Amino acid sequence: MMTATIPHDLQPAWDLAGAQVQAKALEVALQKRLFEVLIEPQTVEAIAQKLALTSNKVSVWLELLWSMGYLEKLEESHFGISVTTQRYLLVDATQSCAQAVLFRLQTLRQFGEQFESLLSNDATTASTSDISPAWAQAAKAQIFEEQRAVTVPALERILSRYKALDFDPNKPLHCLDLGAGAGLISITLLQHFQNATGVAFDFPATADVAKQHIAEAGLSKRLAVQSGNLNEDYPTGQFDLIWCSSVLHFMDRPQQVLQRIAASLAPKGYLFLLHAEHSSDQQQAAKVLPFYTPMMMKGNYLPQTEDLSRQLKSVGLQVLQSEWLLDFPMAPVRLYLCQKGG
Ligand SMILES: C[S@@+](CC[C@H](N)C(=O)[O-])C[C@H]1O[C@@H](n2cnc3c(N)ncnc32)[C@H](O)[C@@H]1O
Repeated sequence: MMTATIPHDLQPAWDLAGAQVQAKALEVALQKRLFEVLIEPQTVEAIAQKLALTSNKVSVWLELLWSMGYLEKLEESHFGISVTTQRYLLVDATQSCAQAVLFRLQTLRQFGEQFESLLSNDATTASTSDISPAWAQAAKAQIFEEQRAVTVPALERILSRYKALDFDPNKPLHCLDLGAGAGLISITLLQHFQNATGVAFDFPATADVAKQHIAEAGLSKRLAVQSGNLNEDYPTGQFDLIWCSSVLHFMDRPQQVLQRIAASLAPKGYLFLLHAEHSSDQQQAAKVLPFYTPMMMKGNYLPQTEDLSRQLKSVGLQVLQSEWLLDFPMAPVRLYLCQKGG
């Protein structure tokens, strides 16, 4: 008998339709704290009873979550949680992204619902003063979780790969984290460079969130917080290392911010610039565009291929290295490691 081994060309379209059901199943699991219920493996009947749901429907829901890799089937008809769920989706896990995943599921679904109306109206981004409280809230919730579980481990891998950066170990190093969010990136930089001082910069209310994390890490003496609106203000000081990730998307004039970054770098100083880009490679673009289309439709900036390397050169920075990083929150980013001339 002949069996078909190659999926039909329409399979990706069917997968998309099915993904809507998968997304809802995960969203409801997070809202109902299903994974907490399953820390101790349970039967379908016990789960249904604990959540006050109908057991034959719960059984279908659990099978779907099992097929998605979030649950495991154990002996004697018990369901338990998978390793990924245990690590990232329990609310109290040390690397929990439960709030962040729920946030992403909900906001991208809401965007999907507005898609058609956005195509025919001229709505652009809300003014920066309007969105500033939302950023502070994000820094307490999804940015904090994603920095802790995803960005900080990625930063540690980057730092171990670029050990050769020629910093004089006897000379104090001054670092800047521009658009610091929850502040965990600057905290990690200062823990890595033991002789460093630094500045974390963000909107005032977001900077307060970072300040609290910096105090909890015992770094308040070495790591200062400055705040303002980056469309108008810029941190004071001259820096040996500047980190700027996923910030230019929100700037009115990204090129002007790059100019200010270049001006505030010390001679021979390094810039780590990390942003999602619209790649000319179709497969790479497919990994980025679903997550950035909502922002672009609201007037935000997504750099095109070569945009940033051109702009970095035009502000006098040398691009030493550029590479795609796949281990960043939500979508790949392109890292540009740059240096200012001596
Ligand atoms: C997507 S988050 C990235 C946070 C952090 N860099 C990271 O990679 O985890 C963007 C950050 O830029 C900050 N931001 C956006 N627009 C800003 C503005 N006009 N002035 C100051 N900060 C701004 C937000 O408050 C937020 O913390």
